[in-house]
Formats: sequence, C-alpha cells, structure tokens
Amino acid sequence: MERIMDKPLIGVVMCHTVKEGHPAWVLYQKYLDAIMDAGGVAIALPHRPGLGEAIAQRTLGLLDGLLLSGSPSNIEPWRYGASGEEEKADPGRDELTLALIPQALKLRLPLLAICRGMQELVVAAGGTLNRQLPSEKVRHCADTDAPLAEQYAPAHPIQLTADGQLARLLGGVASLQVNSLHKQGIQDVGPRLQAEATAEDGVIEAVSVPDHPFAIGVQWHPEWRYQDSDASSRLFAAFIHACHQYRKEKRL
Ligand SMILES: N[C@@H](CCC(=O)NCCCC(=O)O)C(=O)O
Repeated sequence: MERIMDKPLIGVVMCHTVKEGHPAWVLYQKYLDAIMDAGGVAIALPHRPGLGEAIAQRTLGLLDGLLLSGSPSNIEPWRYGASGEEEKADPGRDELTLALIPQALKLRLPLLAICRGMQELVVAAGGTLNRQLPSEKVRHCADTDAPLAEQYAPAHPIQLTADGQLARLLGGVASLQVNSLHKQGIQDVGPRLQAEATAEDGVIEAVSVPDHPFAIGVQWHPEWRYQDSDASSRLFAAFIHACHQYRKEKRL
C-alpha cells in the first residue's frame, strides 16, 4: 500500500457562502473523495479578497496538483470584459483562482478544472463566457429542485475532438453522454486553449492547454459517482498520475 507521505498533495479551492447567517466555507465531499480514492491527498484552500495573489504565492510550492471545483456562484463579469452585476458572486474565489491558474500553467502544475473551475480556466487564459446559455437545443442546466440523482444524471451527448488530449486520455472515445448543471458557458475559448469537446449546439464543453502535461477543464461533473463511469475514473486516474509525475520531477 502506498505510504501517505508518497501521495501527491492536491489543492482544492473552497467556495465562500453564508450558512444560517454565518459566513461559511463550502467544499462538496464528492470532489475530495474522487481525489483521495484516486490516490491523492486533498487540501482545502480558503481565500480572502485582497489576498489572492499572496495566498497563491504561499501555497503553490506545497502543491503537486490543483483541482478547481464547480460552484453555484458565477465569475464576476468584469473579469472577462463583460458588463452587469453578478448576484451570485464569490470575489475571493475569483481572485484566488485567477492568481493560481497562470502560475499553475507556468510551473506545469497539473490542473483539473470542473464546471465553474473550467470557466475560471477559460477566463484566466483570456477567453470569455456566455452568462446565459440558450437552452432550446441542449439542456445545459438541470432542474435544481429535482432529486440529486436526477440533476446529475446524463443529460446530453458531447463530441470529443478527434486526436485531442481528452479523447486520447479516455481511451479514444468519440462521444460521451454527460451530466449538465451550468447556466453559463464558453463564449470565446481565447487564444491559449484547445477545444476538447463540443455539445450539439456548438458550445465548447471541455478544454486543454497545449504543451502542458495536464491542464484540462470540463464543463460537466466527472466527480459525481465517478466509480460508475469508465471515462470519469480514467480522468481522475490520469490527473493523479500527472500529479505523481510532477511531484517526482519537483524532488529531483
Ligand atoms: N455557476 C456556474 C457554474 C456551474 C457549476 O459549477 N455548477 C456546479 C454545481 C455544484 C457542484 O456540483 O459542484 C454556471 O451556472 O455556469
């Protein structure tokens, strides 16, 4: 059995919220379970507006990987040049993730970005978001009043980019059926990212950073019951494998 000290340490950015009137931190257990079951050790990263850059600088050297989770909150539109207010903002998370991502790319630190996390990767890489995706052709957003098993059930197909990093990593599959719980999505993928998967309405559903060992963002939720999905299990296994490699090279 692998010793705990040999496992890669994966930073997971928390979400700030208010619970029963108290300011509180939230991190859904499913993200941590997926990391730990795949052989990593998860460490939660809280944040504070005004300290994003400093927290990123202090923590990055300790990490062997970074996971950006989903969240009901949205990135503030000014972050990608759009106008308007954001009711469901988490400015401390925006600040920390947008400080961590460029450094993770520079250091070649493995990065798995899920749902809001993928949107953060897009914004950090110079892309933009659509704040309200159309829902006529593809049902991107589940009914939030439905039972969880229904919300996270497979919702629509995606086509993987042939010969893309993600398709290769998932064993050469051409398409997947994915769950879908987002109102926003990629408008313009920007100059640095490669589209890795697309929905039937043309919305880009996954991205990667070319020339990086593992920097992948997916708009769906592979962490949800990942054990039941070959593609999700492969994705987490490949992420933790990349984190092991990073740790090994860091120690040389
Ligand atoms: N708020 C954004 C991002 C959606 C998102 O990340 N949903 C996740 C829900 C909770 C979870 O399972 O982690 C949008 O609406 O596009």
